[in-house]
Amino acid sequence: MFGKSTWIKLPRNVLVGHGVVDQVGAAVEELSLAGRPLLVTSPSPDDIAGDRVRDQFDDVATTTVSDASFSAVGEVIEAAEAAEATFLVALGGGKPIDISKMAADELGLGFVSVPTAASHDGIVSGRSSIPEGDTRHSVAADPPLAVIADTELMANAPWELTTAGCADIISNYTAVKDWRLARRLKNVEYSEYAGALSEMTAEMLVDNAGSIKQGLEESAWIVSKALVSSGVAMSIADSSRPASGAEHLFSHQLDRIAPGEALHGHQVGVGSIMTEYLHTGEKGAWRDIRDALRAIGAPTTAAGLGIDDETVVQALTTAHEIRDRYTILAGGVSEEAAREVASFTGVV
Ligand SMILES: NC(=O)C1=CN([C@@H]2O[C@H](COP(=O)(O)OP(=O)(O)OC[C@H]3O[C@@H](n4cnc5c(N)ncnc54)[C@H](O)[C@@H]3O)[C@@H](O)[C@H]2O)C=CC1
Ligand SMILES: O=C(CO)COP(=O)(O)O
Ligand SMILES: [Zn+2]
Repeated sequence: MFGKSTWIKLPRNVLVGHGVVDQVGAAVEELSLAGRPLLVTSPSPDDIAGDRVRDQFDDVATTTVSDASFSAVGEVIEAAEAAEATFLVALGGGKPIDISKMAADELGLGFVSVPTAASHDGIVSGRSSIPEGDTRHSVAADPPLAVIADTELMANAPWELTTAGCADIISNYTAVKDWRLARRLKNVEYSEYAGALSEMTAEMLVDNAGSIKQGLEESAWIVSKALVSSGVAMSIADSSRPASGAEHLFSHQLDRIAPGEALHGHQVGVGSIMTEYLHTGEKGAWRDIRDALRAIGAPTTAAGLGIDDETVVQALTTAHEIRDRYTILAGGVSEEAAREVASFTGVV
């Protein structure tokens, strides 16, 4: 008898477009969410759009977070309880959205995701990415009930946030390669559908790279759609595997040893150049990845990340220690091999 089952959790409403931040109240009403929201944000997004969101509610509390951590999740839970909030609204980049996702899940409340930057593909996903000590957890949590991605807001955000989002998507190529490798070597569960969706998302972004330009609101539209699609791939897989392979381990390790130096998306992009080289060698597709990143103006070198060469080599040799996720890095690359890949690809 066929006994397999799956449960795919996805947002109910996704609004993408010019000025949709003014429809948060309408989206909440459509979801029949009643009572008092807690707005979870960080300082810049709060300055930029906090009042526009608050103005749509009669009664709303606000809390700001500064980092993605388990203690920040605890603080948001306390703030929600103190405010007697009945649902959460996350406004900002990846960090407030990840924290709200976990806090809402633990509180058993719904939450709405209002990204102010097209900088990462966690805007829709049913996962939160949270560092803890020497490791980094990919925590399952219910995805947002609604995603409200205002292309005008995103287009006015610093351009590097958009190029970071593009690089997070381009890194799907190597993430899926790592996932397939893990299926072949470790019998890791693999979803053809999620893998294909993730690759197609990267392909569509690269095909549209010519329209991704600073000052063009259409760029925010193209990138937001790709971020939604990549997040859906993660939800289908019930894992971040479709969008997070060895290039993400490299980035997570950089976050530990060089915190705050570069954006998540930019780090994974540079990581992807090197892990593609490890997958397919000198004549492989690493140049295509580098060229795609160049085309949208994302960094392709250690200097472009503002990180010194030695730190990049150190992150590459130790990235496999971050979590138990089988990738092309397997049990680790030697320092010599790391220097070779980083210098051959022009990263250092
Ligand atoms: N849960 C998931 O599936 C995923 C989670 N992530 C996580 O998301 C985080 C990375 O996301 P980021 O957005 O780069 O981090 P972030 O939330 O720290 O945002 C980066 C910076 O941009 C600022 N910002 C946001 N919108 C702005 C605007 N409109 N104007 C001016 N400044 C603005 C923020 O205040 C912050 O200083 C990482 O923690 C990463 O691990 C990334 C991908 C997927
Ligand atoms: O950043 C992610 C996908 O883009 C997911 O992060 P994790 O590597 O923590 O699962
Ligand atoms: Zn990512």
